[in-house]
Amino acid sequence: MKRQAFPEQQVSATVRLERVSKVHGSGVAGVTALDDVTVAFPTGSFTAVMGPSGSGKSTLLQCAAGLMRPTSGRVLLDDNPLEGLSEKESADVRRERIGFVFQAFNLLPALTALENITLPFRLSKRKPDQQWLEALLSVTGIAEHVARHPHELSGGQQQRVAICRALAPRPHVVFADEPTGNLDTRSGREILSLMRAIVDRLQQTVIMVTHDPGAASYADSIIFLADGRVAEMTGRLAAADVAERLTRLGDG
Ligand SMILES: Nc1ncnc2c1ncn2[C@@H]1O[C@H](COP(=O)(O)OP(=O)(O)OP(=O)(O)O)[C@@H](O)[C@H]1O
Repeated sequence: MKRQAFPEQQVSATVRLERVSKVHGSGVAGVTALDDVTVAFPTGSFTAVMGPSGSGKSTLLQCAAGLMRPTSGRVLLDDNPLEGLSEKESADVRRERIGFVFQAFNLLPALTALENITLPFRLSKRKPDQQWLEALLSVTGIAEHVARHPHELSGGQQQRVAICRALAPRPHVVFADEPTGNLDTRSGREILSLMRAIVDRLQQTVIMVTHDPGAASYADSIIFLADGRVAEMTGRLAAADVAERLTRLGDG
């Protein structure tokens, strides 16, 4: 019988890193990007990952999302270790359990908003849950724009479509890498409010890497990295307090 990578009875959506280290390259040229990091991302919460440039944020996100294998330690999704999965199993986990939102919206220009959102389903010959899709289109304010193409949408609207696409398969966790990096301040704040609503109203788990103290102030908790280590973990903070801590860590 085919081994199931993630048994269905496992419903906890917590991501955990246990003593994760990642060395890029090897020998004297090796760079330790993560150094013995242990963190948990609780179910239904919004966590921001911050830190100076080169502190290991992208490496943490890629390890946590199963896009990169740690050099040592392990990553658990829904209490199941990602290590030991075949490439195909890893790809299945990413498709079914993990949503991604990037700085660049990565929409296909020839498709409408709705076609972009449902493309992953068409490619894997599955059907979206219509009720969930309608809830998403409503929460994100995209319902009235579904027939438009990306060039007929503002940057903020395009990111809303990308968020719908990420959430359509009902992932257990959404990773957002600088989701407001391509937006003006006002559109960026709207996207952050939307991500807050996704956590509060749809009980999604969101993990966001950001440079922006204002963006981090929307999160329930903040993990500050410095030199590949967790320097500090806090609850919700105002933007000014986030900026002050970043300055102390050598950024900003
Ligand atoms: N593929 C790689 N090969 C070698 N070194 C790498 C590689 N990727 C990252 N690094 C190094 O690992 C460290 C952490 O990089 P990472 O990109 O995770 O940091 P970051 O906090 O996301 O930085 P930024 O805010 O600038 O995007 C840095 O010193 C970086 O130069």
